Amino acid sequence: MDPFKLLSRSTKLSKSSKQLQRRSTPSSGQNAQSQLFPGNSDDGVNRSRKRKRGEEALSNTRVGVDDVYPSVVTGRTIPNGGVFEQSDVERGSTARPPHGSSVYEEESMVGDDGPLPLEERRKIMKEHKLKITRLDPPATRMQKKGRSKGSSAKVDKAKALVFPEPMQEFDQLTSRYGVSRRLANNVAEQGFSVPTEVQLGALPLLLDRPSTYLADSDQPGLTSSSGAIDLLTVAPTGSGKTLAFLLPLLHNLQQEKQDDAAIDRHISALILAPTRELASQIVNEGRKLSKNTGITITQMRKGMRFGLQDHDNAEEKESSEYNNSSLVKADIIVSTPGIVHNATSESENHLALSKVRHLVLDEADVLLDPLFRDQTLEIWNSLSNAKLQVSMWSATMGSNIEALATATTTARRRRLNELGKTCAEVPLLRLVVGLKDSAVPNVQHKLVYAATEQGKLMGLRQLLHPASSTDSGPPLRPPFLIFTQTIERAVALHAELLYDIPVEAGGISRIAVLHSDLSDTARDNVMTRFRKGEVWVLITTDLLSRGVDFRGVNGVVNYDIPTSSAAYVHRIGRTGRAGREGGVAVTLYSKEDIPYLKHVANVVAMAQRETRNDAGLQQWLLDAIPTLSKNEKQSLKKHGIESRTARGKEKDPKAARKARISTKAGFVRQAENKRKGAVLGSQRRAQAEIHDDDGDETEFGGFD
Ligand SMILES: Nc1ncnc2c1ncn2[C@@H]1O[C@H](COP(=O)(O)OP(=O)(O)OP(=O)(O)O)[C@@H](O)[C@H]1O
Repeated sequence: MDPFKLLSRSTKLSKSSKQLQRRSTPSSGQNAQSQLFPGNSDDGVNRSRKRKRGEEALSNTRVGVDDVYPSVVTGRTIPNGGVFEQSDVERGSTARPPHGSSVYEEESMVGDDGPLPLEERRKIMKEHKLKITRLDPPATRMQKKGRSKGSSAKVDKAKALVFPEPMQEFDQLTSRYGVSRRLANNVAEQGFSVPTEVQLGALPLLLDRPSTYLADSDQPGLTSSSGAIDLLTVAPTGSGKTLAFLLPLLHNLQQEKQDDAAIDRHISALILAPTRELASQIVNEGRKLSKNTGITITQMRKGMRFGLQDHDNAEEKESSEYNNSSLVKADIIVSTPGIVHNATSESENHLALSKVRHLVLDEADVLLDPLFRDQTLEIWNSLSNAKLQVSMWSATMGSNIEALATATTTARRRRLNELGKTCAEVPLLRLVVGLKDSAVPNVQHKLVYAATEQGKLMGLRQLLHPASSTDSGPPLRPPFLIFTQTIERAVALHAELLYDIPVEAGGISRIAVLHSDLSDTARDNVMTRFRKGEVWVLITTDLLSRGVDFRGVNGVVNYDIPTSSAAYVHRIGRTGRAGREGGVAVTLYSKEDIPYLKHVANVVAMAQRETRNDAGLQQWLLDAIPTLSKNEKQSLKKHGIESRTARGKEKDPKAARKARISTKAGFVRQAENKRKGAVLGSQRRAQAEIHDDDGDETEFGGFD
């Protein structure tokens, strides 16, 4: 739909085209393929009969989000709430294996035919667009040396490639990697039939002994003496990274607990995420996966302190402080860097993390970006366990972040060795899925020119009416997310759109705003309502652009353009998750946005090249958009488009007025201001009169 065609005319859709659209949105319930780059079906890869059966079961269970979502225009109510909660797969009874049984249990009896030959592994990894490279010092040194010698660079880079045996089926969890039945059952209960690409590549790396796959990388120097690796993973949004780091973590903790019962009393793993919403989501996923495994996972919230778990002192154990609910005690702690940093800076909590063996940085690029960098690095460096294993995950990762991660692991190890701790050498591997820093291939991108701020608002209003037109691609159907640059603009946009949804369809209850100025309870409340399907349009800032998984979101609107290509990739990654087709990403831009549009246009162009679909962006437009200098890019990333910020308001009030979100014409606003001024003036005069009267009274000396 092109909203600007609609400003002048509106077309009614035929019944059949409406039905077609219904079927092709992410919330329509069809999850055809959770893999973004599935291998060729006649590629010789063993796709078992059981897996097909699992796929069927999964597709049968999908709740048709699109079926239950009425059109905003027709205003029918939702018969079944909660259509895109995280646990939506679980609602369908046929997806779950019968209680007490496991699909993997049955399959784990199938014998393991031994490792695949190297050529076969290479082929599978290529088909799934997986690339694993060693980044630890010897490889880096060799690459540098190679680069200076010209042709030998190729040889060294090839040697740095690693080819573990991809985990093509979840039944290998028990048969090959010795994952407990309970843990494997918990994965089965999620209704996942096939591992996604990132799981295919990362699970063997984290579950297998490194010696098995590092052996054929022909790499002299390091072998993993500690039996562990550090991992940096770059994989598309919605590709299942959470399971890829949680599953090995839970498996390793179970093993460690078996080996050393004392571990029970310590915090063993720390997962950092940039927002509390993401942290809470990871805990939810973690709880589902760790059910009945004996591993506990919890979120550390504001004001909480670490519960000192190794209490040998009985008195201390019984003290009221120990029983205080603000103390956090679990095997795995999930939180934001700010909260953990605050807690560790208290002297008594200093040692609480000394036994942590696993550190996971989810959205690692943002955690190592200037906003969180100091806190994240301080926490990382304060973890004094010599056997610490680190993994970093994101859909985007700049080379500077990779360099920082490498330098931090090396420096930390050196420092601990100097302190007399024997710190094992751990190889650092990088797994890249698909094209680095690119958008998911199954989302349709649209760049829509709206000329002015008011034009953007009108365009958005048209998007809220999905039956208007489908001239240029699929329409945007609720539920969807709208991103703005600042909190102030999110609030203003919410106020503008509040009455745009008809009362019969739920009216103002269907639209909500979420930002970091709201209280924790209000934030949780909005998230729950959106997940339940009570809210259809959620206006937010970049707070929700990372990691948050709403399965049935049909689209994303960038009301304000994102300030970097990474921000664009993450924002639009809230739709088209787990391989779902039909997600739409609309970016509205005005004349003021044109100088800052290039990074968005580049990502769109790359996605179009990949999918061979040039519907969203023409080459002439790409060529016409100016390119920003490095400094301009950095400033844009840091401050956003200035006229939309408080800083810009002070600097250039006229430009800020132009950028204001409001449909009111200038003269209407002027008349309103005059009226307000008149009211204020008359109130002031009335006050002054009262004051004068009071003055008379004080001067009144009484009757003689
Ligand atoms: N093997 C699988 N098969 C089908 N769905 C899966 C599988 N693994 C994970 N999922 C689902 O895919 C969705 C996205 O997963 P997840 O949130 O882990 O993505 P992500 O890669 O972390 O995304 P982001 O980069 O946005 O954080 C979730 O709803 C999850 O339940």
